[in-house]
This record gives sequence, structure tokens and C-alpha cells, in this order.
Amino acid sequence: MLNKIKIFIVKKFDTLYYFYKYIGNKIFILLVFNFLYVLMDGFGLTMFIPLLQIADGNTNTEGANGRLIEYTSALFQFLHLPMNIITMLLLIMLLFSLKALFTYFTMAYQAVNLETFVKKIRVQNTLGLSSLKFSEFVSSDIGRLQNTLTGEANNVVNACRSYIETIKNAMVVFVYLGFAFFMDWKFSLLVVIGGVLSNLIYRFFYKHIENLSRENTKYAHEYSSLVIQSVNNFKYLKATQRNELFNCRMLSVLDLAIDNSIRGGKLLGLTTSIREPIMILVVCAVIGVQLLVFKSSLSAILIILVLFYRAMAYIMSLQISWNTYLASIGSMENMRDFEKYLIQHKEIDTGIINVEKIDEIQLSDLHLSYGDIQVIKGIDLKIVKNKSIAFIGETGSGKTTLVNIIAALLKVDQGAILVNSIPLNEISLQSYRSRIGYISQDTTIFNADIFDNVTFWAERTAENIEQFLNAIKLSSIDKFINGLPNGYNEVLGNNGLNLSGGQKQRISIARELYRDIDILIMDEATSALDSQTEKEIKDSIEYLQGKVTIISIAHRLSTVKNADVIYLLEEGRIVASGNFESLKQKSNYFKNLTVLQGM
Ligand SMILES: Nc1ncnc2c1ncn2[C@@H]1O[C@H](COP(=O)(O)OP(=O)(O)OP(=O)(O)O)[C@@H](O)[C@H]1O
Repeated sequence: MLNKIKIFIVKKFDTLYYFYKYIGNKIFILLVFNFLYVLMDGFGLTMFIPLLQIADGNTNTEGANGRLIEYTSALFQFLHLPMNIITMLLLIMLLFSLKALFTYFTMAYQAVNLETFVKKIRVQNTLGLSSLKFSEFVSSDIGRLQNTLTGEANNVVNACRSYIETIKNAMVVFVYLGFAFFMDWKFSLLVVIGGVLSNLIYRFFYKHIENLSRENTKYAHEYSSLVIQSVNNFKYLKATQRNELFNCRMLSVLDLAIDNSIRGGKLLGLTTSIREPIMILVVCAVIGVQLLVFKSSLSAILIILVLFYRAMAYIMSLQISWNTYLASIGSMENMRDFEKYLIQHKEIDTGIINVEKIDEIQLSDLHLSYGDIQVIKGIDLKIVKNKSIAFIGETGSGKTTLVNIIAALLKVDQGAILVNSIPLNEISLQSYRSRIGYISQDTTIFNADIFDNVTFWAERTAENIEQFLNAIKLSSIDKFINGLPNGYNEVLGNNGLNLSGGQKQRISIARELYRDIDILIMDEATSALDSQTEKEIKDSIEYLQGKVTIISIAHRLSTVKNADVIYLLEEGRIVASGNFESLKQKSNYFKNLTVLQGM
């Protein structure tokens, strides 16, 4: 039984618990402020009854109003104050001034806490995303990631605001019920009946609003994904005039999203507009019951009706705030799922040993599958400090996968990886990766100037500038940069669209050379280069040879001609290895490749 109650509470209040996890006890302080504000409101308004009675000279202590006079005079006696019109007016003013004070505190405290809440969500998601496993990231929905990290966080905070508002409204109703109970139990019963009836009507809308909200979030993800794709593939879409077709796709999702929002808006309009007629209906019914069934006089029930009207108004506000909360429920569910997803697929850094330098990496019998497809099938090799190795092989032979394993982005299913004779899983991934430079197939350019792109926003001290100049010289991009109107202060907007493929790659190389690294991984680093630039890069790599360990994947053979060992991969296996000349002897495939590339 106890367990059942516990499950019930957790289930019913799991949303409150979710907000509590972020806001902590402050959420209860907020609710207490709200309660005080509500209390002052109810108290202040109720005080009008004895005031009117005193003004009227009617101090009859019979019935509900009489009881209230009794309690109020007891209060005045306790305060050692005379009970007259002036003191009553002062008390009412004091109560409403306190209400104003609590209103301010509630709103200010809420603003501070909700902003902190949104910040916490954003920080947690950003950190969660950077700790997401690479293998999970590559198959994730980019639109969902982007939308959840940006717009959805605000929706969740709005949901929290509506949730608190709902609790506040529930408190008001509760307080009014309390006052009503003291004054007239019939009155409190009528309030309850009014509330239940209006709830029955509103329940009908709740399900629709919830579903619309879920769909809204889904469309927002889809739209976000299409926007990202249109930005990333801008050049292709423009050059091929496919942007019209793609825009149609975006528009169709946008239309669905807008349709959905309009339906939501109409429903909200409907629930808001029927609020008053329902209230008036219930109030009229209550007047009818009081006058015709209980035979009360209108003057006797007038003030009760004022209280009743107010209580009903808050019951309606409760429905509206709950509706508004439900309108964000899709975002709430999405955020909670996303948080679980980030935790479930968090990369666990089990290693505790920090590597200061990577001297040697030994791979033994590595195997890796993507689902049922085996991509790496028993790889053995040794990477020795300051040597250069290169992987070549047909497309899909597993070169990038193997390099990603070496960069500790992917975990193998079987086999051992030893770094300086220590198992990789005992080494802190952070320390390992900070020793690695990676130049991927799709070069990485940030929306910043060249200096920041290369140095990763380092301070512009004389020492850093010198290191920067050295890096751009080594990657043969110095002449290009010096020729720009703003030199290295030139901003590279839009993922470097204003740069050539070769220039982007050389900036990427400079970025890695600027860092203090032991291993430089180059995934097809020379694929986008013209012959002149290719030669320059080849010279840079040759310059780097013997200074850092180079692991490259190349389709052009010129850059790997001087590699210490070239590994030829075929369907996830190393089928031949050796230096350029010896591999020519060992492999016909390689020999043909050299002929094709005129080497
Ligand atoms: N995340 C993934 N999920 C499923 N299969 C994948 C994934 N990444 C790669 N593959 C598959 O694994 C195989 C090896 O891919 P990989 O990218 O390592 O090849 P590659 O030799 O680098 O090819 P290329 O020269 O074309 O870049 C391919 O058949 C590819 O389709």
C-alpha cells in the first residue's frame, strides 16, 4: 500500500520533482511567497464583509457573516486595537500593501530562478553533448539536437512558469475554499461543484492540447534539421538550382508546423473565450440555488457572491494555466528524453592515467562492427613516435574507421590498444586527445577571424602571435593571409565559404600545428588541393616528418611518398604494408595506383 502511495506521488508530482532537480528548495520558497500573496488577497477581500457590516451598523453575530465579525473582533482584541471603520480600512490597506509586496518578491524571485533554471538546462545540455559518444553522435538527429539545445530550453522554462502559475491558482482556490468553509459550508460546496463542472468541460480540451504540443516539438525538430542542411549544403543547392526544391520541402514542414500552431492557437482562444460564460453560468446557478432553494436574501449573499466570483475566476485561471502548461508538454517530454539520452550515451572516461606524451601506440587484433557489418577485421600495427604512416585502400575499406579508433572516437569490439604500453582504457581520454591533432575530410572553419581560427581564441600576446605566425608559415598559408586586406584579422564567415578548399585545409593544418601535439591525423588532407598547393602541403608534411607522428589517409600518393610505412587496407584488413617502393613490389593494386597517378 505504502509503495503504491509512493508510486502515485512520484507519478503525479514527477514534473514538480523535475523542476526541483534544477531549482532546488528555491521552488518551495517561491511557492511559499505565492501562498503568502494569495493569503493576503483572500484575507483582504474577506475583510470587506465586516467593514460593510460595521458601516451598516449591523453587528448581528448570527450566521456566516456573524461568525466573520466574531473572528475579526477577536483579531482586533488580540492586537489591542479598537474595531471601527478607520482601523478596518487601515487593516485592508495593510493587507493589500503586503499582497503587493509579496507579488513583487514572488515575481522577482521567480524571474531570477527561472533564468538560472534555463542557464542550468543549457549548460547541462552543452556539457552533455560534448560528452556524447562519437558513435552515437554520427547517427543522431541533428535537427533534434539543435532545436533542443536552442528553442526548446525556453519552452521548458515557459512550461515551468505555467506549472508554478497552476500551483499558485490552486492555492488561491484552496485559500478561498478555506475562507468559505469558515463562513458557509454550502458556499464552499458550491465552489467545489463549480470547479468540478468546469474541469469536466476543460478535460475535453486537455488531450488535444497535449497532442498538438507533441506534434509542435516534432515539427520544430524537422524544420531545424532542414535549416541546418540548407545552410551546410548552401553551395550545392545554389549551384544546382536545387534550392527551390529544397525550399519546397522546408515550406511543407513549415506549413504543417504552422497549421498545428494555428489549431493550438484556436483551441487556446476557445478555452479562453468560454471561460467567462462558464463562470457566469455557474454564478447564475449559485444565485438561483441560494435565492430559490436556500431562500437567502440577495443582500445576505452579495459579499459571498463576490468571493465566489473571485474563487471561480481563479478556478478558470487554473484551467488556463494548466492548458498553457500542457501546450508545452511536448517540449517537456522532449527535454526529459533528451537528458536521459545524453546520460545513456555518455562517453565514460574510465582512464585515470594522464599521458604527457604519446610515444608509441600498439594495435593488436582489432575488430569492429557497425551493427551486423564487420568493418575492421583483425588489425595489428605499431605506431612509433615521430614516424609517419599512411593508410590507403579502396573506398569503404575502413580507413576512416581505423583512424577514428586510433583517435579514441570509436571503441573496438575486440582487441587491444596500448599507448606507451598502457591499455587505452586506463588512460584519461582527455589527456590522450589533447595530444592529437585531427584534420578531417570536411575541414573545420569557425565563424571567427583567422587568428582565432588558428589559435582557438588565444590572447594576442607577443608570444602567441609568434607561435601563430610560425604555424601559418609551416602550413604554407602565410602568403595568402598576409595578402588579405585585414591580414590575420580577416573574418572567415559562413564556414569559410569565401576560402578555397586548399586554403581551408591549410588553416586547419595551421590550427593543429599551433597546438603542442604528438600525433597529427590527416584524413584525406590533400584531396581538395591543386597541384601547387598539394606540393606545398607535401613540403609541410615533409617538414613535419620526424617532428610529430603523422597518420594520414590519402587518395593522392604524392603526400605519402615519403611515409615511413604505408598500409594497404582491403575490406577491413591490412593486406600489404611497407614503404612506397617496397609496397610497389608487394601489391599490384598499389602499383596500378602509382601508374594511374603518374608516379
Ligand atoms: N556510422 C556508421 N554506421 C554504419 N556503417 C558505417 C558507419 N561509418 C562507416 N560505415 C561503413 O563502414 C565501412 C567503412 O567506412 P570508412 O569510412 O571507414 O571507409 P573509408 O575506407 O574511410 O572510405 P572512404 O575512402 O570512402 O572515406 C563502409 O562500408 C561504411 O559504409
